[in-house]
Amino acid sequence: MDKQLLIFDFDGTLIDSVPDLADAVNAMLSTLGKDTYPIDTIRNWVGNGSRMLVARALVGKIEVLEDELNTDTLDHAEAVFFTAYKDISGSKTVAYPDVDDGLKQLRAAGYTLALVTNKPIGFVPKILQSFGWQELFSAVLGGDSLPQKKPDAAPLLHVCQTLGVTPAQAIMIGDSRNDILAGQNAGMDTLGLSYGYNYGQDIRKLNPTHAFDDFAALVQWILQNDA
Ligand SMILES: O=C(O)COP(=O)(O)O
Ligand SMILES: [Mg+2]
Repeated sequence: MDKQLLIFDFDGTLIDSVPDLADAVNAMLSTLGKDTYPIDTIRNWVGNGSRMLVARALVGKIEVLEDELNTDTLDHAEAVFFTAYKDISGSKTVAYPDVDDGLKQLRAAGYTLALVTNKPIGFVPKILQSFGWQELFSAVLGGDSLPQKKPDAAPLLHVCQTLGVTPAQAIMIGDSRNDILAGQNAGMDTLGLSYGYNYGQDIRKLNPTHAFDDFAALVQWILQNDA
């Protein structure tokens, strides 16, 4: 394959952040006097950034119809969520097994690593720092870093351009349809991980180049197949 750049998704791929996201969503709902939801429900609302997570929580379902929420309501709820998540973020968030070692192995093997998440960029440095990963990634983009977010190809293409790599020399690695579609839209190979957050659906249905059930298997596959 001869790839140079590995672009990783964050939530559901490297870190299990839903326990903190769910606590922050429920703190927001409580502050607004609304019913809270179980973590297993909230998990299926993660993937399209904080504003969509907040909108889904306000309507209590994954489909948010146009005009269902007015902008002021959403702006206020999002601000309440941001305050809660800023405090909570990191409390229960853990790296998935073998991620720390695996990322370091891939760096040692000569790959450039990048991070492209739909999470607002403001939340990212603190979490990276808590795992000692702040030096690992040569480029980091959040969901609000550009006008477009995954599944749009733009953030992936932006990272390629910044790092002087073609899409054919890059692989997009993630847990969600947004990652696989973004990679496919950018003309990249894609690797899926089955353990994260994909709206309760099997990542293999999106036809990634390959899919894995754990991070160690993904790392081994890259090291063995990309000679
Ligand atoms: O914040 C989200 O909606 C998901 O973030 P991710 O792109 O890192 O999975
Ligand atoms: Mg994800």
